[in-house]
Amino acid sequence: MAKFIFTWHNINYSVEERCGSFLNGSKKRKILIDDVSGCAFSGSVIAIIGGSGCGKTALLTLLSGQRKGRGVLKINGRIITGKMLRSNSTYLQQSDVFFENLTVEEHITFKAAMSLNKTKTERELIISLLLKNLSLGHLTYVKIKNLSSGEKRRLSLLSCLFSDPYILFCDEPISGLDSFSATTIVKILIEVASSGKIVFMTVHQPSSEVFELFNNIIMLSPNGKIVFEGSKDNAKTFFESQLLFCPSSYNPADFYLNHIIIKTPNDERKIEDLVKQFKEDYSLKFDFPENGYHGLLLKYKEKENGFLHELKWLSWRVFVNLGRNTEEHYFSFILTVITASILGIVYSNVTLAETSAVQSIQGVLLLIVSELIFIQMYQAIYTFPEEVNIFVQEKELYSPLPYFLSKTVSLIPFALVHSLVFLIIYFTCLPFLTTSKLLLEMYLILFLTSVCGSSLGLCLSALFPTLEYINLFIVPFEILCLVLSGLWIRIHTLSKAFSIVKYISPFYVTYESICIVYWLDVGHITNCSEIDTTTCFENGTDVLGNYDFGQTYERVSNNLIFLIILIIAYCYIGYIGILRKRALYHI
Ligand SMILES: Nc1ncnc2c1ncn2[C@@H]1O[C@H](COP(=O)(O)OP(=O)(O)OP(=O)(O)O)[C@@H](O)[C@H]1O
Repeated sequence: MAKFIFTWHNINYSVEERCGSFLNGSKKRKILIDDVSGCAFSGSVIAIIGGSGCGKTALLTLLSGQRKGRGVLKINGRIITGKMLRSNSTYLQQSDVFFENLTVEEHITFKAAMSLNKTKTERELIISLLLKNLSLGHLTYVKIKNLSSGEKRRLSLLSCLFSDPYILFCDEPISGLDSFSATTIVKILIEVASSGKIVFMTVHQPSSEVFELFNNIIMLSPNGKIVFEGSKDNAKTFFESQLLFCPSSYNPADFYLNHIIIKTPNDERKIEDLVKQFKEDYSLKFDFPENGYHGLLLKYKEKENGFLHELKWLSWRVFVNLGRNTEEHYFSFILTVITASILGIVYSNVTLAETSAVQSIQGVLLLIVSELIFIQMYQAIYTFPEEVNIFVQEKELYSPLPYFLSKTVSLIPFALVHSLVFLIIYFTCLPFLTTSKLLLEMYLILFLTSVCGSSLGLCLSALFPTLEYINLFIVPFEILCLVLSGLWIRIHTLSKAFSIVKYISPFYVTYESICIVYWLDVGHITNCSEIDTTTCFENGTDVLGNYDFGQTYERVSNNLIFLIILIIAYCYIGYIGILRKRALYHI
C-alpha cells in the first residue's frame, strides 16, 4: 500500500441542546469537539483516550466522515470529502450488530460477496486467510449468537477488512473484553496497520499491557479539547514537564486518565492549564512534510457489484435468516391455525337457509380479510426498527433498493402459505363456503391482499423511527380502515373526502371483491314473506346492492389491479422511508 499522511485541521463540532421544560425552555449550543487538529502516518495505530462522555466517539465519527462538522480533512495535503473518505475506510461500531442466527461462515460469505468483486474461489481463499489471522477458523460453523464477546468483536473486525480500507476507524474495539481478548484485538489492529493502513481506535480504560502496545495517543479533555497528542514517549515527557510523574508501579493509562477527568471543581482549571500548555509547547505545526507523500491520490471507490448481484446476495441472507427462525414460524403458523379454527367453529352453524345468516356471513368474510391483513402487516412492521443498525452499518456495502426489494420478496412465501391455510380451514368448517371455484377465486384475492398487508407493514416500518411510534399510529389507522371497509357504513353515505380515504388501505377493495365472488354465485337465499326482518334478500345480488358493492367480475378485476397499484405505492413510500433513514441515521 502507498505511504500516506492523513491530517485533520481545526475540527469543531457542536449540537443544539434544549434546557428547561418543553414550553418555556431555551436552546443552547453544546460544544463536543473544540478545535482539534492532528496527523497520522500510514502504518500507525492511534488510540483516542479520555473520560466517559468527553467526545471520543464524536471525534472518531468526524474524522471518518460519518458526521459532518467544521474543519478540513486531508490526505497527502489534498482535501478529501466525507463521501470519498467513507468509500476508502471502514468504521467498526462500538456495538456488534449481526443477524445472530447466521453462522460465522454465512456472515462472512455474505460480507465477502458484497465487498469483493472476485470469483468464488478467490473469495474463499481470502476468507480462509482472514479467518486464520483472526483466530476464528475453528468457529466457522458456529451460530453468531453463540460466540463470546471477544469472538464477536473479531468477527466484526474481519468484516471490516474485506474492502481493504486505507483507514480503519474502531469505536471501543476492546471495551467489555477481558485483558487477553483485548490484547489480541489490539495486536491484530497493529498487524493490520503494519500493512500500510492507519488504525484509529477509541479506548476507555486500557490495561497497562494494552497501553504498552500503542505508539500514538490522542487525549481528550472533558469538553472535547486536545490535552495531548503524539507518541507515548512524548506523553511521558509532557506530563513530567508539568510535574506529573507516573509511579513505576502504576498503569500509565490510569495515571493520564486521572489527570484529564474532572473529579473535584479544581480539576477543571488544572485540565484547562494542561490544554493551554500543550498548545503552547507541543502542538504540531501543520506544515506537514509532504515530500515522499505524493503516491496516494484517493478516488471515490465505486461499488463494483451490480444491482442484481446485490439483490441476489441480500435475498440469500434474508432467506437463510428466515430459515433459522423456524420456532417463530411454527408458532405463527400454529396461531394462524388456532385462530382460523376457532372462528370456523364459532360460525359453523351458519347456513344460507335464512336471511339473518347474511349478517353473519358478511362478518366472517370481513374477519378473514382483516385477520390476513393484520397478520401480514404485523409480521413486517418489526423489520426496519430491528434492522436499522445493521442497515446503517452496511451503508457503504449495498444500495438501499436491492435491500428493500429483498425484504419485500421475503414476505411473499408467508403470504402464499398463510392465505391458503386460512382458506382451507374456513372451507372445512363453514358450510356456506363450498365450491373449489370459490376457493380459487378467494385465494387469488387473499394472496394479493396478504402481499399488500406485508408491503403496508414494511412501509410503516420504514416511515416511523421506532416501534413505539408505529404502535401509536396503528390503532387509529386500523379503526379507520375497518370502519371504511363497507360492512358498518353504507359507502354512498360517505362524504367525498372519506370516499377517497377508504382507498388508502386494502380493506375496502378486498372486502368488496370477496363479497362479490361469494354473493354472485348465490342464486336464492330464502322466502322473504316468511321472515320478519326489515331487510329481505332474495339472492346474492340483493346483498351486494344493500352494501353498495359492485356486482360484476369486472369490478373484482379492477380491485385486483388496484391492489397491485397499492402494493407498488406502499413499497415506493417505504423505499423513500429507508432512504430517509439512511440519510438521517449515522453511526
Ligand atoms: N446529538 C447529541 N445531542 C446532545 N448531546 C450529545 C449528542 N451526541 C453526543 N452528545 C454528548 O456529547 C458527549 C460526547 O459523546 P461521545 O459519545 O462522543 O462520548 P465518548 O467519549 O465516546 O463517551 P463513552 O466513552 O462513554 O462512549 C456526551 O456527553 C454525549 O452525551
